[in-house]
Amino acid sequence: MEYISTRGKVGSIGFIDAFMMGLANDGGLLIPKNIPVIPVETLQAWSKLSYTELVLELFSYFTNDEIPKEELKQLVEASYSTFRHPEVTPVTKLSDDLYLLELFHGPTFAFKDVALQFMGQFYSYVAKKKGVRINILGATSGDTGASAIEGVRGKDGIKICILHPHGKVSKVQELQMTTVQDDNVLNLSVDGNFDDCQRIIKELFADLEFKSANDLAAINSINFVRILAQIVYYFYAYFKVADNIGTTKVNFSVPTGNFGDIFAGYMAKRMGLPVGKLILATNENNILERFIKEGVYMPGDFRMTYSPSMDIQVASNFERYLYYVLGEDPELITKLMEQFKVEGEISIDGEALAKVQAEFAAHGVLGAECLATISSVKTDANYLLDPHSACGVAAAKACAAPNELTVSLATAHPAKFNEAIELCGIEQQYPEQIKALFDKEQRQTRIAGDKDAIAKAIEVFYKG
Ligand SMILES: N[C@@H](CCOP(=O)(O)O)C(=O)O
Repeated sequence: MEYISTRGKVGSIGFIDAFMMGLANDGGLLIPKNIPVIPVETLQAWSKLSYTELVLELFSYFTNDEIPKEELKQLVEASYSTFRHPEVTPVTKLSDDLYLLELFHGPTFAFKDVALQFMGQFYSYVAKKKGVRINILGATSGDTGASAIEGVRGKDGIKICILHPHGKVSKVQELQMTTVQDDNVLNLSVDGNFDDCQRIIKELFADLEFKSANDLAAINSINFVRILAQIVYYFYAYFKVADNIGTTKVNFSVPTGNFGDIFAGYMAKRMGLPVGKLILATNENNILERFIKEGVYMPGDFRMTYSPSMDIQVASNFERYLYYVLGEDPELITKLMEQFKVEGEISIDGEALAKVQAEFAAHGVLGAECLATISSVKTDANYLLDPHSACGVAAAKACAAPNELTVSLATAHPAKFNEAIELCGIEQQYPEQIKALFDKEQRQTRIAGDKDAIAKAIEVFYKG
């Protein structure tokens, strides 16, 4: 498999080079040159595999044997040995036609661990194999940061700097990031919102001189390996709930901010997994819902919500989807992304919009509906959802037709978001690992949302 950029100016590169490049050097996003289609017989064989076996089979279509088989196996096994559930991402039944895919059994209690535990191992492997320094730079609205830090804390040859929006992540998310004392970790608490953090890191990655002088590497879902690792659990969940592998259709409802997780579902569908609807769940920051319903991609006013990880207006991975839905035309994507930068809007209509609407359904879940869903699922099924997962369930209920089988992604553990849970009048028990965070000392640097100030701070950290 070779990798190309959505903007057409990065030639075909290999798997490890794509991993190390992160954001494509032409400012676009890397994607596989072809999407492999998995035959039905292979799907049937895969349905009997354990989670780690499935990872290895699926990765083999993308990694070009650049990592010797036995070494990849060790990396994958080490990555998922940190999960608290033997199935890694188990599926649980909520009602006759609605299932939850529990993605929060990793070390930081959020779905991000599924990819970032692997990426931490993989960065460490590359650092040793190639003898290179790796300086990770990432932006987070709360979950990615903690998970990425956990994946590489204390690892030789790797430093990590994470930008989070000051005061706009949950208390537990903040503690998970800022109580880590390893010297290879820097947390910058940025005045602004997540979109500011993401814009700044993308500008720094796009400055190729700065990128190369500082050996920058990406852990956000601009890095295709994030998407790849997340594709696996769509297959795994499908195998758990489908009666007839290869013919039964299953919808997936996905709480979405940066469009990465649902884009992994889109890739799974393109790879031949019989996915029905991809249901996109947003909160009040509903740029993606408006795009799917009206074809207009234009940021609205930023809102703080009960589901802070989804408080995002400009979704990174949207460019990858746009590339596919508009006929894989890199010149058109370059033009549209330039236009978005200048005018702040992209619109599609006609056939393209019809195509989007055939692939996706969308539902924006406002605060009251989110809390009502947490309460009703707790009462009816004795299951405590976190506010992001509640958006997924609410969207599944709004968009799936009766008798359609739907898997809703439970993306985080409720203990990460007690602010919303206690508003529902529910008292929850924290897992020990989360309880312990409240007694630890925090380390973070408050900084203006200014690219130059941030560039200076990270340069000092990486060179120190
Ligand atoms: N929701 C994310 C935002 C960053 O998204 P990513 O897909 O690029 O990691 C978070 O919790 O940080």
